Amino acid sequence: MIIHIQNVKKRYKKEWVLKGINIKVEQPNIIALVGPNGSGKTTLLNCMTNLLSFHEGTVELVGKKHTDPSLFKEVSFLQDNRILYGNLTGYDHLKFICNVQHLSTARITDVAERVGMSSYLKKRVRNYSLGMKQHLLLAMAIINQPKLLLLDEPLNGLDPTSAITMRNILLELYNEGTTILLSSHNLDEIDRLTNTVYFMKDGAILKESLLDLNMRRYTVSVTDGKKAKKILEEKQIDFTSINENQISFDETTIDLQTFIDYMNQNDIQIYDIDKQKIGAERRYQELFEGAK
Ligand SMILES: Nc1ncnc2c1ncn2[C@@H]1O[C@H](COP(=O)(O)OP(=O)(O)OP(=O)(O)O)[C@@H](O)[C@H]1O
Repeated sequence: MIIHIQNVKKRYKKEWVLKGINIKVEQPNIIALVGPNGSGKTTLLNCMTNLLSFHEGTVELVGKKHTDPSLFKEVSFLQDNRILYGNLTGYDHLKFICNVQHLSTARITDVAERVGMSSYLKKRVRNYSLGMKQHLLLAMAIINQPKLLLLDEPLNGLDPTSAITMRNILLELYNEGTTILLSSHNLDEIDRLTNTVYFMKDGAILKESLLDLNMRRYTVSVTDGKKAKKILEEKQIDFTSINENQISFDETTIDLQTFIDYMNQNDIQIYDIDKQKIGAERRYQELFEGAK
């Protein structure tokens, strides 16, 4: 098992911030951790990587207990840029990792090129922009070609070009067999990266959602909403009543043509059809903002 988290609970003083987290990842995948500020994403990643202790539960990464000292060879964690040293260059940081992990320093040039930081590799980090630091953190996390890559807000501070580079690298790594777990507030990027999303709220996984990236939701306005809803109820089709004459439904519950046929057969006119993609943003709104 690549990630096996069982009933992890953590509190700061008396406040429980992780309330029994369970996550199982058996196949290489890209998984996003999404939730409002303070929902516990960073705490969970820190517990997984043994930077924080927790009170109950177990964590196994790539088949080993999370405290196993040999894990750093197979599992990398991209944290925030406070771990960087301003007086050292990007090259120094990467060399340090190569030394600790007994990797050839020949990898440094390659990884710098891969993340697009060759031109400032030898500059001191205190002169780096936020995005440049993010590139260095990524290079540090992938130089050992990890089996599992954990990233806390990797898209922070990246301009659109850098965000695209980051996304492409993550997709390449995934295609090479790396499993990626990232926390992010960028729902658009998540839609482009993955369809496996764990939504967190108040220290709990609210929902594990497999977003079907092509799935649509229709919102339809009809002349006789009452009658239309009755028909759908009789046929046991799931729908949401938006208002008196508006209904919405996912295309997995009923395809649009069948819906239109039902309405035609019952002399109900349709005067508007709105089609929406059900991506991470839509799911987020439904879960956290009460949108229907
Ligand atoms: N060192 C700490 N001491 C006490 N409480 C903490 C500490 N670190 C985090 N918390 C609390 O734990 C909860 C979860 O915080 P965490 O940083 O894990 O959330 P997050 O989902 O990563 O948030 P964000 O999206 O803002 O990064 C919050 O209520 C926060 O106030």
